[in-house]
Amino acid sequence: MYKIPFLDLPPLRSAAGTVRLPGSKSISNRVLLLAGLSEGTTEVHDLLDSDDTAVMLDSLKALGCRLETSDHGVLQVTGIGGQLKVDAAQLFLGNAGTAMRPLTAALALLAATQGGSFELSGVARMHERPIGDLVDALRARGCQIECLGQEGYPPLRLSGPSALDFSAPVQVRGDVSSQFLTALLLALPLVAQQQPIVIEVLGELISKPYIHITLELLKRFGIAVEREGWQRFTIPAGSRYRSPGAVHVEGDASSASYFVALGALAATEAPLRIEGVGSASLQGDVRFVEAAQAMGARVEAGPNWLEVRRGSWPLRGIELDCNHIPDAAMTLAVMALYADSPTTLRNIASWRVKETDRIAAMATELRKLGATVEEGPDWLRVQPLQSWQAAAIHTYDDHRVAMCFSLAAFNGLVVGKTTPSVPVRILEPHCVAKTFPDYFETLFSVAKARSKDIPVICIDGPTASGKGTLADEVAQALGYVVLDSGMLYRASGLAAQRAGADLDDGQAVAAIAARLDLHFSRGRVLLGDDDITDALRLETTGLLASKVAAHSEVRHALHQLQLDYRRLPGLVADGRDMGTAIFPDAPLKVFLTASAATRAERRYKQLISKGISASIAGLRQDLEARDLQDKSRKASPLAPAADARELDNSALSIEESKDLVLDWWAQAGSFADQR
Ligand SMILES: Nc1ncnc2c1ncn2[C@@H]1O[C@H](COP(=O)(O)OP(=O)(O)OP(=O)(O)O)[C@@H](O)[C@H]1O
Ligand SMILES: Nc1ccn([C@H]2C[C@H](O)[C@@H](COP(=O)(O)O)O2)c(=O)n1
Repeated sequence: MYKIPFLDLPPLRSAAGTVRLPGSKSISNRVLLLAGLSEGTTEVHDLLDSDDTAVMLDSLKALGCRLETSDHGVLQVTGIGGQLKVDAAQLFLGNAGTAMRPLTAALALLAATQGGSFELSGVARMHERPIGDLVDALRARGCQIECLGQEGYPPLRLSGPSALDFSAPVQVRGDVSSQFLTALLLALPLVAQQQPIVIEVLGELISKPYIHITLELLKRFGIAVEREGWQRFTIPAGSRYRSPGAVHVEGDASSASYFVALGALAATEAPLRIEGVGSASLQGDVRFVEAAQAMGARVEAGPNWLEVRRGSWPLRGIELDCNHIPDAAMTLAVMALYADSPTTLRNIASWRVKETDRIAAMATELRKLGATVEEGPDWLRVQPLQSWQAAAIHTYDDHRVAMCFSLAAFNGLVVGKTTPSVPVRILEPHCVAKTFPDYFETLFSVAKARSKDIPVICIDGPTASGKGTLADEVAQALGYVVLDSGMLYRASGLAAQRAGADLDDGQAVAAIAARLDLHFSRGRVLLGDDDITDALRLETTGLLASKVAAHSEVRHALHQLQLDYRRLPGLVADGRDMGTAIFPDAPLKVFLTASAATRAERRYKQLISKGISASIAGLRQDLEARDLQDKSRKASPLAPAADARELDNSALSIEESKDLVLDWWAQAGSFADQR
């Protein structure tokens, strides 16, 4: 996951390959709660690992459920069997509506029948998300619920005992959020031993597919709810949760929408394959596929897979009632930018009470890209976009805003575009952890950019100037890949030495360098089966590397390998000739120096801290000898590129050097005023 303040997506051009989706959030949290309320142990396979499931797991643990994870990542949940194990708990539920609503219902009923006091709270936004309809429905049947802040909103205190009365139906509004009905359906079997319980929905029920998921999962846990249309649901008398033994969580259909859209936009050569959801999916959001097809996507489906490729291009604008796909529909708003006519999304009032006001958020951020957008209380209209602007997208702590807007990075594909391709900055990209922690890594595994569009920062300089340290720091701040090119020369020198090659024979060493069998595993570097991590950092290996690096054949042999590091979302490359020979088109080249005395002292401290004895004088002699060798060789000698910015960090800390380079980078890029 990218735990950084912003992630810059360079212009992307195509997509191909296979994506395996994380588990569905809706199914994961429902299954967890049902397993937690059941008797016995439930094995949960392919559970989503995310912020929203983490708060549900923490809550179950606090309520006395036993949770164990096997070596294969299968979670075993031993439930409380409908009997409270603790009589008080304070549960923090972040911004997870799928935890707050059902836990409210379950704990209110358990406290009423068995006694206890439970406090449920969340992040600030959770305390702005209405829960009054659910609270009213439960209070009307005798539950004691206090709203500890504003009436109708979390935080809540649920307490008891108190007398419950189910002689009349439980009435709940269905037109604000279907999660209130889901919460009641999941929890009321706790108190349906003696009599059937009827739930009546007031108003037109929205998001029916989510109720379908709830009913299907209840069935697997032994509760056969009787349904009359979408207005009346009966939980039969004598209902008891029974663990099904094992449950497999299917992939998240809402998360699939970004990749379905990606296929429609950019899979021109071969289809993009999406594994984890398909025609047999329980989730309503799988019907996003139909909307994508209406816009032009070509889709094939199997029971748990989809293959999507571009069909019509540009896409076709559509007008759609999105009630059945409320979450996935956000993706259509960004696809609309690539259409031939306006797209209107209707019946999306529920967007206003989600992680953020999603109608307002989408309209604001689409406009930043240059789009013309109109919005109403429950609709959004987006015009196709020809004249794109680089934009820093605010994500409102809303995972879906972040994921949707990644699709804007394909603006280079727009037909008849009047502006050059622009990058897209996603602010606070870690918000995707709510449902899809590795979203951007997954996107980068299938999206392709032109090599020249992938940004590179070069950091060249003499030995022990701090290149590697600075490169790591800058890369970490930007979420970029790192190339330590010195390591490739070091490994080549070691490999040649171990093979008994004549180190003065450029061709012989180059042949070995061209076949370097390097692997990286858990912070270790392996050459074939040998762990060379420690050997690589020896001063003698540095000298060896400098020697073999003087051969133009060796440099040639390692050239393509270094170019291959130019991967999304960007690269920081450190070495001697990154800016002069390998990435001459890099938009920022830094030539890093420090006085020889400073460098010798730094190296001395570095070695001593590792328990390796050394003398400052000896080290200074070695590094000056190595610098001379690197500067005076004919092939790509150590020298600043003509357009490099020189940085003498003798008197700068690592932090100061990093900040300076990041400032230069900001000045060089498209987002100077938008952080
Ligand atoms: N600005 C700085 N201030 C103080 N110490 C620094 C600074 N930059 C780097 N160092 C320290 O100097 C040592 C050498 O740094 P580093 O290994 O990054 O250099 P390098 O240029 O990559 O070396 P080499 O060319 O041998 O690979 C490290 O211990 C690092 O922590
Ligand atoms: N781009 C590069 C990187 C390294 N070398 C050579 C010269 C260095 O002395 C040696 C070791 O590099 P280090 O790990 O200390 O950065 O490798 C080069 O010629 N070109």
